[in-house]
Amino acid sequence: MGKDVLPVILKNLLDTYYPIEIDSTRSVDEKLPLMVEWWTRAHDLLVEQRIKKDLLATAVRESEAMLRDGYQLFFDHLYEHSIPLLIFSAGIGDILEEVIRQAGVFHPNVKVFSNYMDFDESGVLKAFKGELIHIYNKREGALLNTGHFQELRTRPNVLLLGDSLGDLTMADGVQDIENILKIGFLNDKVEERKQSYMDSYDIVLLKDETLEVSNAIMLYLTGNK
Ligand SMILES: Nc1ccn([C@@H]2O[C@H](COP(=O)(O)O)[C@@H](O)[C@H]2O)c(=O)n1
Repeated sequence: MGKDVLPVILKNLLDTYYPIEIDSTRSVDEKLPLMVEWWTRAHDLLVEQRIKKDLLATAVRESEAMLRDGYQLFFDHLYEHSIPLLIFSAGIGDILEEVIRQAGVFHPNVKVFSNYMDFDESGVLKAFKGELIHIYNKREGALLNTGHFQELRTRPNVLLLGDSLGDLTMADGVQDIENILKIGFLNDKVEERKQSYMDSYDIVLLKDETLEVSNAIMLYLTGNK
């Protein structure tokens, strides 16, 4: 397969499975195997392509991947206040880390839980490490990684930002939570899904691609109104 074909096939997979992901008429049980199928097919394709580790930085630089508007204040402020920032992504950790690094905000307080690529000794992708993380098993991922949550034992207050209903359990690995404020970003099929988001999140932002509201809350909570 030529390298130009890969983005086309990945886009086809997105066009096939994303409508299923956001289909509110289907149950999680119905969607789950299809989501696993999507992730598995995409990961297998990337492995087949023998992706080279040293090309990732250039690929990210030349891509349109970006963090939400307002990311600089969000990341910098949390770092300056020594507040841990845990990111659970069902995407690819190596890519996400590179995006954050190139944006200049991969501070030491940032920890990413995601699907990580496994490269052979010559730097060619041979597999993905560990258990697959998809949108419906972030809770399991969080609970398996409770070791990483130890430093959070003295931090009973959590601000959770998510864009799917599967994101609601991301903080389940944090012990002794006293307060949790859940902010949900809803961008697609808004009318259909609004009620379920409003039932589950404390604040629901409709078609808001920015961190403006989250930043305002963060500044308020840290006494920097
Ligand atoms: N092969 C895949 C699998 C999933 N996606 C999309 O990524 C989203 C998960 O990312 P988070 O950082 O929000 O966990 C998921 O909702 C899928 O839409 C993809 O693009 N390709």
